Amino acid sequence: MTEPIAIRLRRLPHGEGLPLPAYATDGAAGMDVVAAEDVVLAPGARCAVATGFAIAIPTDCEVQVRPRSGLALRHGITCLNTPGTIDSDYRGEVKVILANLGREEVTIARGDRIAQLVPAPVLRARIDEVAVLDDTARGHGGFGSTGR
Ligand SMILES: O=c1ccn([C@H]2C[C@H](O)[C@@H](COP(=O)(O)OP(=O)(O)OP(=O)(O)O)O2)c(=O)[nH]1
Ligand SMILES: [Mg+2]
Repeated sequence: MTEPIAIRLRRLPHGEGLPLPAYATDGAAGMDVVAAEDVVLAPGARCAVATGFAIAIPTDCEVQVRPRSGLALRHGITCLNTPGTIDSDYRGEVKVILANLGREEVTIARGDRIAQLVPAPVLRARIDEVAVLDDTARGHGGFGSTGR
């Protein structure tokens, strides 16, 4: 196992008393994040839910905000923009954009685990504009061109 990357975390006033993001098991890929506020999500509604903290991550990393499968399966709750992207230069509060895709109203209570944070390396690209791209067997085929 490689060394964990260090994420500096600043707790905000409304995050006092909440558990910090943490791995639920030794092999978990994501650190669970809890809501810092109560939220009621009507069917079809969405909300940027406060977490009560801000972070600073290494410049060659991002943190992805991913949904929890239990909430998705049981309640139709997902992260609308999944995977959410936390940029290394973002210093505002981390928020989780939850959406209720189910048919029932769902109540999220402060302290409920609502999403998971997965750090990932970032490759940065340079765009080189060209007149012609190299040929390939696939060419312009896509969107199911290889069959079902
Ligand atoms: O689920 C998310 C997604 C984003 N953010 C914050 C951190 C991220 O660094 C910033 C910008 O996110 P993104 O680039 O996805 O949104 P944008 O619409 O492109 O906004 P911006 O113009 O601020 O980059 O918003 C969150 O707190 N939670
Ligand atoms: Mg952006």
